Amino acid sequence: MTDSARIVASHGRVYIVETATGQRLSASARGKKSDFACGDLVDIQVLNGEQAVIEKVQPRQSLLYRSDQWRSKLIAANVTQIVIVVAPVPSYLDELIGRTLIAAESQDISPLILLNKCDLPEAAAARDALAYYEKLGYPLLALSAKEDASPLRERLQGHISVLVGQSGMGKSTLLNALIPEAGARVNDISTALDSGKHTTTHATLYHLDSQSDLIDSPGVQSFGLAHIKAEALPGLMPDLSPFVGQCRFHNCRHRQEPDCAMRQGVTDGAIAPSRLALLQRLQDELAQGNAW
Ligand SMILES: Nc1nc2c(ncn2[C@@H]2O[C@H](COP(=O)(O)OP(=O)(O)OP(=O)(O)O)[C@@H](O)[C@H]2O)c(=O)[nH]1
Ligand SMILES: [Zn+2]
Repeated sequence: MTDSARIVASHGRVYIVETATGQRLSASARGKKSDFACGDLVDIQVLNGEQAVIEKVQPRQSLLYRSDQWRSKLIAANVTQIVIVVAPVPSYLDELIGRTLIAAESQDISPLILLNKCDLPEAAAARDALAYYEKLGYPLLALSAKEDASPLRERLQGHISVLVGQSGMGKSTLLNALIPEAGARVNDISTALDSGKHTTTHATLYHLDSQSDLIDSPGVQSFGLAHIKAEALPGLMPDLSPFVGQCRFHNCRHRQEPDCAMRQGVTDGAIAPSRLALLQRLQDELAQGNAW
């Protein structure tokens, strides 16, 4: 008999699935296929009280993965919100925000920029720097995970969210504040699946309530952009998109070409120079086939 279940943890080729009744089973894919992600809805065949086989994945609302020149690795499926965690100290990479926002736009996922560590005096300058994104229409939430993470809890309501951020921004602190048992549960799953083997990167889905889930995937800093066509990039950047089609040459690369509307936009102050530079870097990376 085939059942429907959600993947709530992925650990290399082994998964934990949760059925509609809340039963958790360890599951692996039939054959060599293993391109499933945490958050995926899958058809399973239950083998016994502990094990199942994943037959196939159900259509996805969104898919996030890490990619490099050689391969891509699925991270989270059906996510509806990406929370980009940044902090004033250690300083965050603006590049990661830009890339993650494009990945979010390309999958129709709502981004939320979260400025953590607002108890620190350096937060004011970070807040000012992030105002550029707010002007573009991206929501910004400033808080201190150490003092009170509840403003984030409200923003997660009704979503399947994933936390993204560089090391040191406070993702673990946030996760522990939102889901006190998170640390313990991750260890349970790791122990069950690893049985002493070297721990691989895994993603885990936590239920916040019946409508809200949070996926934690340690080590994820940004998501793959290799699936995006270079020509589509400006349309995924709200500050650049109004200038699409305005350059003299329809195939303008916005470098040395005369009458380039994007470069004019930078001169006029409508586009931050760093944003046009990001577009150009991504164009080059995609042309060479090595986008992150
Ligand atoms: N002042 C201040 N420090 C914080 C806050 N949130 C986290 N920190 C500190 O920042 C450091 C990094 O926090 P973590 O939660 O470990 O960060 P992380 O993003 O999970 O980093 P990795 O574990 O390396 O992936 C720790 O020393 C935390 O105590 C905050 O709101 N205010
Ligand atoms: Zn141009």
